[in-house]
Amino acid sequence: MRRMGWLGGKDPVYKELRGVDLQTGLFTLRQIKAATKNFDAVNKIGEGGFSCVYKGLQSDGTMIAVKQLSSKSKQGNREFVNEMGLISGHQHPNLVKLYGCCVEGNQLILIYEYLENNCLSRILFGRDPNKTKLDWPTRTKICLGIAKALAYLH
Ligand SMILES: Nc1ncnc2c1ncn2[C@@H]1O[C@H](COP(=O)(O)OP(=O)(O)OP(=O)(O)O)[C@@H](O)[C@H]1O
Repeated sequence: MRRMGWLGGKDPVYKELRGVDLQTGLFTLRQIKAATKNFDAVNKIGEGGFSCVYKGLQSDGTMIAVKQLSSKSKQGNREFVNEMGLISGHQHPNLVKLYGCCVEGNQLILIYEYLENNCLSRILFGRDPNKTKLDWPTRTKICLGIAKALAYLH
């Protein structure tokens, strides 16, 4: 990243990222814009405390989840550095895969594998009768999977 000039800025996030051992790929803003149709609202699949998440389609046909962090807030910067540091160094079948990041211009973007079925908590706790229903053996399997991922992270 430093070679490409992106980590040479004076902004605190760039300074912090210099200290992170990034084991991940780099995406250009152009690639991200092409995949999300310029962050089209139609492709917005979620919103977190400091981010918007978009669905994207890469030129090779792979689906991605594009997490655009708020570059204006300090928490956004911190989230970005934390997630990069935590997820980029870990691989587990029950953890979402981080494909890479984009820190071009004033953008802080994390690119993940795209996971179907939206938010797990909605399926587990949602009361909408038309939504996917999970039986108890399946719920147990999900809990065990989460526990295995947590045990791995510890
Ligand atoms: N890899 C993914 N594949 C599909 N959808 C995703 C993916 N990552 C996030 N989403 C969607 O975007 C929503 C917000 O994502 P996420 O919870 O990661 O944001 P956040 O900013 O970290 O939230 P928080 O406020 O918990 O920190 C999720 O609930 C989910 O619906």
